[in-house]
Formats: sequence, structure tokens, C-alpha cells
Amino acid sequence: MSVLTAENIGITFSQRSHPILENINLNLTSGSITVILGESGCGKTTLLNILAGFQKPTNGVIKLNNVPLHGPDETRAVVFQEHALFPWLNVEENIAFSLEIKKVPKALIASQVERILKIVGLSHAAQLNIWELSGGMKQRVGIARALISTAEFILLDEPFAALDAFTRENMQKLVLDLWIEENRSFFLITHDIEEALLLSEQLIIMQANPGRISQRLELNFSKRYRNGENIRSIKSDPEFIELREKLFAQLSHNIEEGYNA
Ligand SMILES: Nc1ncnc2c1ncn2[C@@H]1O[C@H](COP(=O)(O)OP(=O)(O)OP(=O)(O)O)[C@@H](O)[C@H]1O
Repeated sequence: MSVLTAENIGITFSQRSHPILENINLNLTSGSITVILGESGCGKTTLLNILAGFQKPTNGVIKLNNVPLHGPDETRAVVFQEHALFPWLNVEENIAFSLEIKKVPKALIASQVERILKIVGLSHAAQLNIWELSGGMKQRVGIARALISTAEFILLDEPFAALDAFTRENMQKLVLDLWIEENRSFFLITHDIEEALLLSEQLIIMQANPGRISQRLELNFSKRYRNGENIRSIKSDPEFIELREKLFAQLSHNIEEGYNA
């Protein structure tokens, strides 16, 4: 089992006097699903960039199985909020791109792409151009590109922010299905309290100025989905609603405190 660890992560940007992140400690184990929830500007994307190896922290270290990591590598793949797809390539070419670069044999690429298209429900759209896709389909291509890699850790930065409520719930279902079927670790940033509650085994709540972890919750709503309960039934459960309202009140209090600071 692999573990990606953030140890005492802090970062201060040179043009700012105060730290953006301070003393962040995290453990992501393979097969787990972790969600980060926090107000705008508390440093969620910065933390994801540090975990991905795109950004170097000022303090602390990212480790994989206790070995320090010093940049991006094949163990971590990122799905961005903006789909970051290549508009001049069609759906299957976008998904195949990273394998083409590595000069993987054509037949192997074709079978991998076919497998991943099936997993994300896009087999019918393999030949479509990117501009012919809906927002949800584009985000499926983004996820497919991460899944075709061998990355054990899939890091998703607010992947569904731009989607309507129905498509969003469809995508939440896709993430849960992938988590159940693929033995990988998912780390997802969201602003959406319902999404955070539904998708996380480990829910990390962050506060701003400096960005820090204010709370960690172990939740079982995702496990209830794994055990066969449907998403609407979970989201309308009184326990879910009570926790949603509690977190809403808590986060709005944090934001008001931030305004008054
Ligand atoms: N490279 C950088 N240089 C200077 N400041 C930066 C840099 N990257 C991020 N910041 C600042 O760090 C803070 C945290 O930004 P970040 O995007 O990580 O927050 P966030 O919680 O993801 O926000 P949102 O939810 O709005 O996307 C912001 O004030 C941002 O302006």
C-alpha cells in the first residue's frame, strides 16, 4: 500500500508578508478518497500544486512511502477545473496523448484508450472534437487522461465547479464508481459542502490567513454508496442534512471572521 504524505507544509510567496499555508499535515493512502473544503483563497489549489510537485513549499516535505519527492512524476496525475484539453485533438487523441509521447506501442495505446473510454462512459464520443462536447463530457475526458496514466494518486482541483446540478451529481457518481473500481487514491478540492460530504472518507476543512487545517472528519457516506445505497437517498438522509447545515454555518462563520479580521 502506498502513502503520500504532506509533512509540516508551509509556503510564503515572496511578494506577500504572511504565509499562505502553514503547518499542513496530511496522509493519503492508496484506495482512499479525501476531500478538501474551505473558503476561497485559503490555499487549496496551492496545496494541491505542492502535492502534485508543481510548486515547491517553503517549509516541509512531500513524501511517497517515506521517500521525499522533489517534483511531478508518474505517481500523481492532476485533473484541472478548466479541462486543459488540446482543442486540435479529438477525444481519443486527447486521452492517448501522454502514451503517444512515451512511444507506447500503438496497439497497446488503442486498447488502453478503449478501456478508459468505457470506464468514463465516452465510448460513443471517441471521434468527437473537443468543441462538440458538453461541459460534463469535457470533464470526463480530463478524468480519462488522468486514469490512463499509472498514477496511484489522482488529484482533482474543483473539477465540477462549472457544471449544472444534474451533470455534477453524475460526475460525483463517476468519482465514487472509480474509487470503488480502481485501487487508486482520490484527492479532491471543492467549494460544495454536499459534494464534500458525499465523496469523502477523510474530509479536511481549511481556514484562511494563514491557510491551515481546522478540522478533520471521518465520514461514511461514500461507504454507504459503496454498499449499494443511492446518492439521492444518502443526500436526503437527516444525518447528512444536519451535518451539511452544521458545516454551512461553520464555514460562513469562518468567512465572516475573515472579513472582520
Ligand atoms: N504564485 C503565487 N504568487 C503569489 N500569490 C499566490 C500564488 N499562488 C497563489 N497565491 C495566493 O495564495 C492564496 C491562495 O490561493 P489558492 O488559489 O491556493 O486558494 P484557493 O483556496 O484554491 O482559492 P479558490 O477556492 O478561490 O480557488 C491567494 O491569496 C492567492 O492570491
